[in-house]
Amino acid sequence: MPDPKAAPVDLAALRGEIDRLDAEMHALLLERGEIIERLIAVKKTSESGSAFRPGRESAVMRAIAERHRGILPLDTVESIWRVIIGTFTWVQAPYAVHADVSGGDAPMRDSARFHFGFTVPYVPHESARDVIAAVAAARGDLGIFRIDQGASAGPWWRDLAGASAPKIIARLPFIERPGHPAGTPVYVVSKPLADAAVREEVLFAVRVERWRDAAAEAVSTLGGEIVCTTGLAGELSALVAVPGAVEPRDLVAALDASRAPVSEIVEVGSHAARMRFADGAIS
Ligand SMILES: O=C(O)C(=O)C[C@]1(C(=O)O)C=C[C@@H](O)C=C1
Repeated sequence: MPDPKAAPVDLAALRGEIDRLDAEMHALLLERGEIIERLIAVKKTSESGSAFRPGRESAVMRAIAERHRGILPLDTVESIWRVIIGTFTWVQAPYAVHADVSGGDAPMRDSARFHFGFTVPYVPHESARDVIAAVAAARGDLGIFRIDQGASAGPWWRDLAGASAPKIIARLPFIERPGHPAGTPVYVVSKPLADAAVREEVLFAVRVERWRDAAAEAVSTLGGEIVCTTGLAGELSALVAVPGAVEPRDLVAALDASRAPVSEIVEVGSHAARMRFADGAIS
């Protein structure tokens, strides 16, 4: 391969190099498509109706961020690969992305386009609960909504309880950093992925009889966090994220010990461990 830092020959020669690389990149994409065709049969996607494998996607995005260097911004390579992966997922089993635009259409449209591309249809809705209902009614569709919905949205996470109800399957962006071009933190929901779900972080809808500040500390001691809370007929409903190794009984014991007794705990999803990018490194 020619040394790219070698003294430029002339413009036409450099454009010739660019044409060669463009043709190679295009050929590689076509080859990737052929592999996806073979993968469809192996994954039996048509049976489950969903090709989305969030753990694998998170690992691919981590590898890209770790090996990236040079003048092309990380934002650009990340968005290119998100479009490649989002579209190859759609090629395996067509899906739409339902988005809650109650906080404004622009950030959600940016998020949907950045993470899933333009080929995948985008369907706006008025609330997170409407998004969850739309995903429940469709075969392999995805839904996205802001993690921080505010108290007026109500305990939307309770709509994810039940074996066949949609579940949280990812938290986006995969690579978190200040100034991310589509950086609104969103949850992705889909019909349950069963064995295909990644469980590095597990999410529980928890009802506690009364709230104590010590409860948040108890959850953080387990390496988790209280993501959202809302009042519920004299009780408190919370969405709690904990590392996958934490058993529900450990969470219940920790909350009970903080004098916030748990009256109900239901798993409502799981996602890959969060990745943060700072000073050129992932943590
Ligand atoms: O690895 C898979 O299972 C794939 O379907 C391939 C692929 C990709 O294009 O890289 C697409 C969809 C999945 O969510 C993960 C990755």
